[in-house]
Amino acid sequence: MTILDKIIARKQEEVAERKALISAKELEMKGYFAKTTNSLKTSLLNPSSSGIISEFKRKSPSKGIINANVTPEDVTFGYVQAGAACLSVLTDIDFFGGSDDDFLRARKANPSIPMIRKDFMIDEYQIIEAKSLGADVILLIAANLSPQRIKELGKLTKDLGMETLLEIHDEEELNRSLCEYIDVVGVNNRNLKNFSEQNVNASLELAEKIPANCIKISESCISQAETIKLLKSVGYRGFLMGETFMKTENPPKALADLIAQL
Ligand SMILES: O=P(O)(O)OC[C@@H](O)[C@@H](O)c1c[nH]c2ccccc12
Repeated sequence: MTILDKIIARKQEEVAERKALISAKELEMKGYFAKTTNSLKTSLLNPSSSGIISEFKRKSPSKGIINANVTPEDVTFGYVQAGAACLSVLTDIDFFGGSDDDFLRARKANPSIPMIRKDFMIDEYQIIEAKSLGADVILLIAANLSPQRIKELGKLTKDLGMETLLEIHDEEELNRSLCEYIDVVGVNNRNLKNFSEQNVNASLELAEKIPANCIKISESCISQAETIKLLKSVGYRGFLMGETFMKTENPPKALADLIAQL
């Protein structure tokens, strides 16, 4: 059983528990459901954008606790001040130490920047939930979704006015998963099946295989300005980074220092 299999097995139980507590119909009456969304695509296409998608991440299966001393509002507000193009907030509880509350606190502190609800989406219910939390972008991970499910979840995401980020790790996942409901393609440099990689080779290898009309971003294992420059030179517009910032005492300062070197 891979780590991803374990995460998905637990996610199925979690979604069933959540559905029993509050119905999808009730979610539609709640929170930010009626809020208009902020576009990630528009943000990344802006020539003056840093392209950096800054993540609030407390822990991970591979690293354990990354930072236990910061609040989502301070970190995400600081990220935006420092020049983040977009925010990503983990809501997975069991493996990443996140929560819906983290997302809501970040949303409240930053009403008008695009925000990704970072979780393992397997069910329509979670998309409706994301909308009620005020999410702008939904992550769909090809490694754990069939092409049919990507279409179904992608269509609901679009119907609710949000954007989709399709996460792939190799060419096979790309070819089977790309469909009309995808807004941005993200290459995850880290293999979610074993959390092994520590470099951006996956992004470099896939750059020319992703259709030129797709907006592409590179995810995970990025720490240096030089790497971002290299990824830009092969066509990436976005850079999803968590640990590099979160492992420091002052994540927004780490982002500001990086942007100064770009
Ligand atoms: O902390 P890093 O190596 O900078 O990675 C951030 C982000 O890419 C990573 O958290 C991530 C990418 N895809 C995911 C899917 C689920 C959970 C987490 C992730």
